[in-house]
Amino acid sequence: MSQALDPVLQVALDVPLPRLFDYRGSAEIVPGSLVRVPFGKGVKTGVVVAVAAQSDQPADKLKAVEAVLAVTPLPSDWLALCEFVSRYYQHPLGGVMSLALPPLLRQGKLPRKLKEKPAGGAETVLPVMPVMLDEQVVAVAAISAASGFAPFLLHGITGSGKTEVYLRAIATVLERGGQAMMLVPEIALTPQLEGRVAARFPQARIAIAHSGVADAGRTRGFLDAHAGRADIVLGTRLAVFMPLPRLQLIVIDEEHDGSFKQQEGLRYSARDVAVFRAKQRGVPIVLGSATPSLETFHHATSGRYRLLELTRRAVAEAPPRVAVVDTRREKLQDGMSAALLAAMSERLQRGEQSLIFLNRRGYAPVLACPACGWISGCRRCAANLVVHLADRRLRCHHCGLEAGIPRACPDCGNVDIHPFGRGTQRLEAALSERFPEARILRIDRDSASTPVKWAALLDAIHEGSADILVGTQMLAKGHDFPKLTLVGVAGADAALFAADFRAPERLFAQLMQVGGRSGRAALAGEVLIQTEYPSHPLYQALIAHDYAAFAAAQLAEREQAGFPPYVFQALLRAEAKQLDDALAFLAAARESALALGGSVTLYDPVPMRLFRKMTLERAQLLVESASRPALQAFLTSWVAGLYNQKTPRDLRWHVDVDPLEF
Ligand SMILES: Nc1ncnc2c1ncn2[C@@H]1O[C@H](COP(=O)(O)OP(=O)(O)OP(=O)(O)O)[C@@H](O)[C@H]1O
Ligand SMILES: [Zn+2]
Repeated sequence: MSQALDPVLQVALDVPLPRLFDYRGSAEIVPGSLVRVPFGKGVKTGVVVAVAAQSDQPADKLKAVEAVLAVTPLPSDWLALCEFVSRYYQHPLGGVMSLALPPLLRQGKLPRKLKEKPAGGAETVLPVMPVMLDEQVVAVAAISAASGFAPFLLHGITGSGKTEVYLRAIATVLERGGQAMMLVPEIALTPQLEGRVAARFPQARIAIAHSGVADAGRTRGFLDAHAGRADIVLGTRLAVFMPLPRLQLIVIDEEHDGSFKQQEGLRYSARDVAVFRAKQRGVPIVLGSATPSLETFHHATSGRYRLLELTRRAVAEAPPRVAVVDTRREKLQDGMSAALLAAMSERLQRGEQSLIFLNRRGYAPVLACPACGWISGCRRCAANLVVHLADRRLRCHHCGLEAGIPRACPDCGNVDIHPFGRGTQRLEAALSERFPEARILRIDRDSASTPVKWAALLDAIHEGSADILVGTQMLAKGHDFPKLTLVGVAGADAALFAADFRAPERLFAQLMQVGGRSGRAALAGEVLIQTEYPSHPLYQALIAHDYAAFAAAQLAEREQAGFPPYVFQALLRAEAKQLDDALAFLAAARESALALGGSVTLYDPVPMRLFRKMTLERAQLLVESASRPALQAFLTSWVAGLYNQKTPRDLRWHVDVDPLEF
């Protein structure tokens, strides 16, 4: 009898179902508590979302909570944040919470206690702070004077001192006793930035949160933030979920960066979630970039966000000179023009560094037999195996499949098979033949495969023990290399005509970023872009350093063509062993959508561009609306119904709201 009076706990568990689970609890368990509960044959960790007087289930069917974790219950704004993300991205709440929790808490464990060491210490040296430029002063003042929810776009050219603005704004927040959260892209979270923040705030406690931090450390950081002990949270997209009782400021550096969007499981945009969070908590948020996403720029020009601009470089006199090299009438040598090679020789003679940007790792994108037409395809994906000569392997960049490099064509036996195309390894090899005296470093995800290797490469560049850098976009962001005065772009034209409507936006941002690495110190910088389309407006905008003109032209095109940010999109994707199964599921989903009505446009199900991955066939269905609320309302009722749609056993589906990849 007495058991019936025990409160019923509604618990979010990480299972792929859009519902909560009821358990019998006790009076001291409140919403936000972490609990261990029996589930199926095992035990799961979950978050108590609500406490109710009774359950829809018969009282004797309810199981009891096994244990409560010794963690202060998560606050209601954290629960509300997860609920928003669950609703907006159409993802079960338990899955959202599981992702939002740090690794150990997710498993129902606690980190071992560390001996408390006081933050800072007597020997701390006061950081040297530069005298601010006028535009920086204006920006910091505007951010610090803001009260309540206030979104800012800090649009500053590369090297204009955006980071300095963030640090000053954070300093104000700390003086007022607040907490600040700063998110950076996956790749730019270098020890450099961590060091810079730590050096600036020697008295502050900083919680670092990214995938490179060990489970226990991340969990401790989360608990420090939650308890209000951490003053600054610095991390990648997953840090957006850190509970912060005294939150007063959010900073998103390089807000345009694609790594803020998670591309698997819960497909959320940490930038967009951060904007929601700023609104929810009534605090300012600063989105910073030299090349803002068109979505954000559109908000800034339409007055929803306040635009702050930094138009001058903080240290160097002027941004680098950008020029195009017309390669239409020239026979390139290993993919390089005479002009680029001459510019590199000059740098070598002067003891300066050059960076050649080629956004394709490996030796060559494919191995092929000219006799029979065989190419090195991946047997699991609709993609080619990339030639990696450094360790003599063929490798699929989508599924990781590896194979040795065959001596002869596997189909016809021809021994004269060739790598086609060019990646960073091939460029590196060609350059070391051409400049045998030069010290060449290749920087891509293969050479910088671990944080330790990456840090060693960065050190080598800083010490000046490299003359020529060959690198992918890994090198593009957030680095200051004082001796780097030349950036060469080996070839980027393909993106001008890609099917993806966001390709030009990405290319512009990449080239602006990578170009911005040159001439950041006392030496003047130069950027040479090899192209067969020298008069293309995108390159012309780069030459003129005119982001605004480029953005305006792109936005006009998008509006004309009906692309985001003028429409809102969601994708329903399905994958199965048979393409027909995936397409049939989507066709049925489309039927149920038509029956629902609503002001959305439904396209036909189509195979994805990468239509096979890991032996699964993949297809998708695009839904669009000019109204975000209309799209949201439609998705909510549609997706709820999809859980009841009958599917073949091997079929998996998911929804991607505001998709970046098609
Ligand atoms: N007011 C200033 N006076 C002198 N130096 C400054 C000033 N502001 C910033 N700097 C220096 O200029 C360099 C570039 O600044 P910062 O890294 O903040 O620029 P950024 O805009 O974030 O660059 P990017 O986006 O290109 O990485 C740094 O070395 C920084 O210490
Ligand atoms: Zn593959």
